[in-house]
Amino acid sequence: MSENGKYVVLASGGTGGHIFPARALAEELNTRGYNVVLMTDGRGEKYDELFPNVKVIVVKSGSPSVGGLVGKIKAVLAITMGIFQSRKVLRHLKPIAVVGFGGYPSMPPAAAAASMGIPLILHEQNAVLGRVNKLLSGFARQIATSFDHTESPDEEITAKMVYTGNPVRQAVLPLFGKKYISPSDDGPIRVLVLGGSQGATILSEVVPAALVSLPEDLQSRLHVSQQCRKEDLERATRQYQGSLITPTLSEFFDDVAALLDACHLAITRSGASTLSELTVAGKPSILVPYKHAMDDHQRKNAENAVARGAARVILQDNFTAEELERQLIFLFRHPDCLSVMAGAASSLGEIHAAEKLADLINRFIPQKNNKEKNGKVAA
Ligand SMILES: CC(=O)N[C@H]1[C@@H](OP(=O)(O)OP(=O)(O)OC[C@H]2O[C@@H](n3ccc(=O)[nH]c3=O)[C@H](O)[C@@H]2O)O[C@H](CO)[C@@H](O)[C@@H]1O
Repeated sequence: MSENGKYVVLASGGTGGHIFPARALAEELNTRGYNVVLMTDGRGEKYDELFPNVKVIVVKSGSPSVGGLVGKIKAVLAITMGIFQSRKVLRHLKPIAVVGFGGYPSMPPAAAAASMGIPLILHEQNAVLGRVNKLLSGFARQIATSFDHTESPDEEITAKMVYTGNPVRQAVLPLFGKKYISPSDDGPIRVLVLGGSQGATILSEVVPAALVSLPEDLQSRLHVSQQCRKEDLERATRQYQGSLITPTLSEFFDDVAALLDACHLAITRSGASTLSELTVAGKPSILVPYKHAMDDHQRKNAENAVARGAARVILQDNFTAEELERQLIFLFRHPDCLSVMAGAASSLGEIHAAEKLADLINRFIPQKNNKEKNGKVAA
C-alpha cells in the first residue's frame, strides 16, 4: 500500500505498443505515491518483472476481428464477462480514474468504469484513434494524444483531446538533449534496424540487400544492429556474409536505449513507441510504415516527423534495396544532413509525457483531497 492509499487502474492490450506507455505511466504514478493496478490479457501473467510495483489482474476479453462469426460471438461473450469481472474489481478498489491504453483487453475495465461513473481517460498512441479507443471515446472524460497532429473523428472528440505525448520508458529519457555526433569522415557508422515488437520481415529482406550493395568504403565502416524475426535470422545472417559489414542480429534487443544512444541512423517501422523513442533520443531515421496497419496509422504517425525534417519515409511498396541504397549513400556522404535531421527529431521529443498524463489523472482527485493537499481546507 502506497502513502496516499489511492488507486489508479491502467487498462491495456498486451502488446508492447500499449504496454510500454502503460509501464511509463505506472512508474510515474508510483513515484507520486499511487497504487497502480494493471488490467490486461493473459500475456499479463509474465509482466511481474516489467511492472514491479504494480498488481497485474488478467481480465477476460477477446477480439471480434478473429475467427469469423463464431470468433465474434466468443469475443462479445468474453468482453461481457470481462466487464462484470472489472466492475467487481473497480467496486473494491474505488480508483480515482481508469486509464485505457487501447487494445481489446482495455475494453472491459474501461466500459466498467464508464458504467460506474469512474473517470475514464484514454491514451491514444497513434496519430489516428484505434478501434477500441474510438468505441470508448464518447464515454471518456479526456483523450490524451501522443502526437499534436492526431486525427479526430468529430468536434466532440476534439474537445476532449489533449496532447501529452507518448510516455517512453525510463531508460530512454536520459538520451534527450544529448548532442548528436554525426559519423566522422572515415569513422564507424552505426545503424539500428528495428521492426517493432514483432519484428518485420521486409526489413530483414531489404536492409541487408541494400547495405551489402553499398560502396566498399561505406560498408567497411558499417556496424549494424538489426532486429530480425526468428524465421528471418538465418537468411539475414547469410546476406551479410562475405560483406565488410559488422552485423549484430537479434530476435529482440533488450538494450534498445543503449543501441539508440550509439546509433547514427535508425531504419524502423513507424510504430508509436519507436517513433517516440527516436525523437526523445534525437536520432535521424528512415521510416518504413507497416502498410497493413489499421487505418494506415503508421504512415500517419510518421507524417509530422517527416514534415519537420526529422525522418525520411519510404512507403512499403517503394521499399526496395535500390531505393534504400540510394538514400543511404546520400545520407552517409552528407553527415551534415544527418545532424540536421537529428536536431529536428530532438525538437519533437517529449520527455514529460508520463508526467502530463499523471497530471490529467490528478484533475480527477475529488476536490476535498486536492484542497487538503494544497493546505486550503477550512478549519
Ligand atoms: C505492426 C503493428 O501494428 N504495430 C503496432 C503496435 O506496435 P509495436 O509494438 O509493433 O511497435 P512500437 O513501435 O509501438 O513499439 C515497439 C517497442 O519495442 C521496442 N523494441 C523493438 C525491437 C527490439 O528488438 N527491442 C525493443 O525493445 C521498441 O524500442 C519499442 O519500444 O502498436 C503500436 C501502438 O498502438 C502501433 O503504433 C504499431 O503500429
